[in-house]
Amino acid sequence: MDKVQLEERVKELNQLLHDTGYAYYVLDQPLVPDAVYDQYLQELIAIESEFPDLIYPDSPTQRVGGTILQGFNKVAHTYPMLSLSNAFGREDLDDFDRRIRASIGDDFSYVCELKIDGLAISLTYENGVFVRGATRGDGRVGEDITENLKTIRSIPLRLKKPVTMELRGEAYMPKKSFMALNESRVEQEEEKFANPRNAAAGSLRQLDPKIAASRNLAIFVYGIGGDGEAYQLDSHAEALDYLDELGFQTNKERKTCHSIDEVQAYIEKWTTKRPDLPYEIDGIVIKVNRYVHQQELGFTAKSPRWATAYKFPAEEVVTTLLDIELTV
Ligand SMILES: NC(=O)c1cc2c(=O)c3cc(F)ccc3oc2nc1N
Repeated sequence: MDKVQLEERVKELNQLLHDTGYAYYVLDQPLVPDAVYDQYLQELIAIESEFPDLIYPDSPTQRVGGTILQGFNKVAHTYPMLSLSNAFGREDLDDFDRRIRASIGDDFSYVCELKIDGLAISLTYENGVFVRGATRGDGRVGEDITENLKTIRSIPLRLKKPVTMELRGEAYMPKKSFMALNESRVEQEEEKFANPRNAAAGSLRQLDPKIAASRNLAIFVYGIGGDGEAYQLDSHAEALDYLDELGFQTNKERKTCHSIDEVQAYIEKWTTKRPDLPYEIDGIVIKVNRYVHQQELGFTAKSPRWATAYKFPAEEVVTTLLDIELTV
């Protein structure tokens, strides 16, 4: 092939790998067998190694960087990453609901989401290309962990539309990956991680992206920085559907609720179903749906007034009497 034909083939392979990667990692519906995916990847790696000028920054071959970082740069979030207030029972939920109604009246809806027990992350895209990812940090400044986040296959390196936006998401380690990781750590005589959240945090703090890439991390995106008006979005529910269209992994268990009773029913449903989920959740996030209402409700110094997190009761640790040396 001459250079022009090579350039065409590289473009074609990039598109093929993006589309098959999206189907496999985001939709969980493989378009081609793994062997075919690997064949495309190997062909692209071969051309790129011979013609480095044909390497696109968002080429799938760039997901796992080569260099080991010396440390993480600090990065300021365009929109502060705040934290959620907590609700521990029905009374707290009723108080939350009463405060909302007192402020915006009765004509509104909630969106309920599973509260993924991972690490809050911000993702920045410029003209549809993934340019930076960071931890929450203190809410205003986080650590730049772009290289590690690139290794998460469900984070698109290029979006289906050339939009510029800053997103919020929760990076997590699926339960199965957590169990396998701890088994291998025991074999290597290394200390086990206490829970998937710590394992995900530890993995994203690795200075060597190859280690992060080996940890099978995943992410659910759950919000757009700012109030969405730049994308002509009227509500949070619409924003999540828009993120699906752009090629992101959002959590599909979300539900629009029209009363706190419906919210309570959603909480009870997922309190029961929680053990069957392939990832850890530590509660349910409840958000007022329409952006105009969120703007009216505003924020306290550290939390949005338009959202709260119902937290599951901490699982009491049952210490069997047999474990306790009875000192008489
Ligand atoms: N862990 C989560 O699954 C999750 C977390 C948050 C937040 O932390 C959060 C913090 C805010 F200030 C505003 C909205 C939020 O929405 C959120 N939505 C979620 N689904």
